[in-house]
Amino acid sequence: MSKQENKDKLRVYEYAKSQNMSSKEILTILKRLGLQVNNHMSVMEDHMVEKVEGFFRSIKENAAAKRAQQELQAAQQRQAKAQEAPRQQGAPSANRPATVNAAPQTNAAGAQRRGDRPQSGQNAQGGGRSDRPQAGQGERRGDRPQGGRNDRPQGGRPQGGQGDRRGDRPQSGQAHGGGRNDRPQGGRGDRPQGGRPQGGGGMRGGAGGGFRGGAGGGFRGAALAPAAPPQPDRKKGSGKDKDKDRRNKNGENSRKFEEPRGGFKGKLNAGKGGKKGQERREKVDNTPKKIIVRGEMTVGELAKLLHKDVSDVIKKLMFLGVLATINQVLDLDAIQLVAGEYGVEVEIKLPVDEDAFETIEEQDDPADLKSRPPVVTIMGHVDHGKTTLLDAIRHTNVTSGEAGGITQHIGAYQVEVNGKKITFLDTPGHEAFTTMRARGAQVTDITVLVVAADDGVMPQTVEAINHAKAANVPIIVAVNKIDKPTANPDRIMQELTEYGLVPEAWGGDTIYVNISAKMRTNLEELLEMILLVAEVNDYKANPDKRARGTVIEAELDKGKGPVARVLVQHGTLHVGDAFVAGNCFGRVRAMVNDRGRRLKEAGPSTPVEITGLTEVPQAGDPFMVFEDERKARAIAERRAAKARESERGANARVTLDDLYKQIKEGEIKDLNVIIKADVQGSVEALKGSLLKIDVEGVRVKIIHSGVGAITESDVALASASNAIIIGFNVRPETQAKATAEQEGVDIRLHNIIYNVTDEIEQAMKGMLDPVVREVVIGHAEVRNVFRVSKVGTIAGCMVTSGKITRTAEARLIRDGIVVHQGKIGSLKRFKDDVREVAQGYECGLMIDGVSDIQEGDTIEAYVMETVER
Ligand SMILES: Nc1nc2c(ncn2[C@@H]2O[C@H](COP(=O)(O)OP(=O)(O)OP(=O)(O)O)[C@@H](O)[C@H]2O)c(=O)[nH]1
Repeated sequence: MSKQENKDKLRVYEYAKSQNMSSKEILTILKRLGLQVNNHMSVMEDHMVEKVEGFFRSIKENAAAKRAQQELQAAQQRQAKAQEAPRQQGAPSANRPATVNAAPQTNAAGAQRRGDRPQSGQNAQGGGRSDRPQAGQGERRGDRPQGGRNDRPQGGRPQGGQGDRRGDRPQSGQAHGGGRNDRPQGGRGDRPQGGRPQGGGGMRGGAGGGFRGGAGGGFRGAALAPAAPPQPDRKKGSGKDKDKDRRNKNGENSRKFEEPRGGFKGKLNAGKGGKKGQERREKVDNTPKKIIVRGEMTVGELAKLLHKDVSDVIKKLMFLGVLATINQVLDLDAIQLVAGEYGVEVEIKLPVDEDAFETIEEQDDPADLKSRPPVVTIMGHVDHGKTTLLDAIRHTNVTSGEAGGITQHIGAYQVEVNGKKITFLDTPGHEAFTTMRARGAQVTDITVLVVAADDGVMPQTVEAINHAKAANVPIIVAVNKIDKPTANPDRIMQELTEYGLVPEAWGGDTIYVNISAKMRTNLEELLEMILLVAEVNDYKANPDKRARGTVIEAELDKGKGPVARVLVQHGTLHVGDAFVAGNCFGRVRAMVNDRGRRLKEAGPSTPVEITGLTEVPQAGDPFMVFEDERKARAIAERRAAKARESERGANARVTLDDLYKQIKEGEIKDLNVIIKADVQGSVEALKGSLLKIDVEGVRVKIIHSGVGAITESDVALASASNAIIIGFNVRPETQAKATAEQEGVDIRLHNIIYNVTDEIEQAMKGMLDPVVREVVIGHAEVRNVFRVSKVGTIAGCMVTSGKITRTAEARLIRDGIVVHQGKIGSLKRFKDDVREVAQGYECGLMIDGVSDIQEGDTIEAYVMETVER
């Protein structure tokens, strides 16, 4: 791979930068376009760029088309308005304005009349509500159907009702007859009133004319029509005195009556004003230049933020192919797209969950980023010379100023070549690398794959390649031991070509360096190649912020207490900084580098050993500095509690037992598998049969395969890649088994190929037999031991956690080691047999077949449970 070629490759982050966008945005778009890439470092092939640009183009075209359409619509509307305006001006009284103006007048007239005459007041009273609109509308109704809406209730009902009521009362003796007569008439008269203007007139006619007796009813009808001369009726009214009494009431009522009228008017005006305001708003473009988004929001909320009508936003969404309602929640992508349509910039400020600080993505201003040394891991097969190479590099390239310092093992070290630093993680092997990746920490920038020229590609070589590929880390091949007469570097190249590591000389892009770690041959060249890859990838970090990094190693030192070796990845770490490392916290008391020199501060890519922790964190734990120790403590405590909880909870790793559930829930599309078998033939046969399994919705993906026992490294890879391990005629190494249990990695051991494929297929279809799993229910501490002849050994215990039940199985643990196992034979409290004893209570128990019980032993009770799928 030449420098030029490397430079020619366009990475996602570079492309994002060129588009003034974030890598995340480009990754999202790529995903949408069905172009799967791993991360911001992935190479963007030409076709990808084309597709993304096509996407941008189509959005822009869409937007332009929409804008054009909207402009056209707006122009048409303006034209229509302009044409309508003179027409409206020409006939205002006939239309709306007349209505609005007439209302108060008529009402006033009505009120006055009511003031004059009780009946009308009564009517007003009864129909206060109705009067309001009724007022001018009596006439207007004739003009516009709109009036009818207001009139309808008031017109007929109160009137008729009053007629009746009045008829019942002495006051309306004359109304009595009229009441009866009125009713139908009023009803008849009123109702049409609603629809027709003449209704009011008809009423009036009714009142003033044929239905004198129905004065009340008729009068009310008159009240609706100010022009009606109601005097004759009034004079006639027999309940005049009572009417007088009512006058006061009417006075009050009329006031009451007027209020709503005013309110109504006010509302009308407000409506008018509102409309005017709207028109004004349309003219003034108050679209914000930029909005701050703190997460998903509804269409309504977004419209408000953008100062746009909801309908407008919905329209935009429709153009973008999203059918949304006002309450629909929009994700960040959709928000950005809509805002983009309005030319509004979006700043996303997601609320930060400081507890999960490793997930915080800090966006640095490109101007603040400075080059940092690359972090290199050396991997390769056993005895191919990793340690020798690490030592050779370390000793030949001691940073000048630090020469003579006592080298310290701090999990990593730095060397300086041509004035540039390189950081090496000095834990050879794959564990460090993959363990960290399994814990979500990506610390390595470059992998140096050591292959002994006299040995060739071996299982761990392949494993290393797979690890590096899975982590998407560039590989430099160091063909070692070329000093040996049997060395055959060309053969190595050839073999590695099969694994996609094609040398530059053969048209590929993998750098090969022939070295001799022992003779220190070509080490400079190797280091220069590392620097070249680093230069091409331009590793950068912002040193001017609080430090973040990863714990490479940690231990409890007898003299210093808990120590952690940390690789600072961002920012600068200072002595005195309060920090959280995994679920532990502390304050940097002292800091030393790999040369044993005390440091006051450490910038990006610097490995340091720190003291000042309260507990020992784990390798791969994330590390971050916080404002003060109190905050660091609180965060560490919450993280520890959460970790305990999730440990208790379901295991997130894929297992065949819950595979079907995970497939159904859409969590899994690929079943990652690692195959280990006794001979290469079996590996190939298994691969072939597994890849043939055809179950809808899920594929088998073999991420690694090899010959030999299942190693810790296999488990680490499985854990990092959420894979299951299939062992064919092989067994896991002891440590691998333990790690698998701890990490929840599913290992399936078989010796018949058909069984393997059958099991996986069944698991994919959700048809595996129920699984029985052990569940620890409690612990008890042995406080006394009684040996009773013919009965056996009775342990006098205190239940320290959970409970002990009569039917449980028990393990006897001494100094952390299980010494015996058996069913609980008897369980007593005092002299009574009991079914269970809870935490905090004493009990006496026996374990079947176990007599070797000692004070201080722990009894762990467990039951076997069928696991639900
Ligand atoms: N001739 C020769 N021998 C080498 C070279 N590099 C390493 N060796 C020898 O190869 C053997 C293994 O080297 P190590 O560096 O221990 O190999 P490793 O890969 O670290 O091995 P593990 O730590 O066991 O995984 C040692 O005896 C080294 O001296 C080399 O360049 N030339």
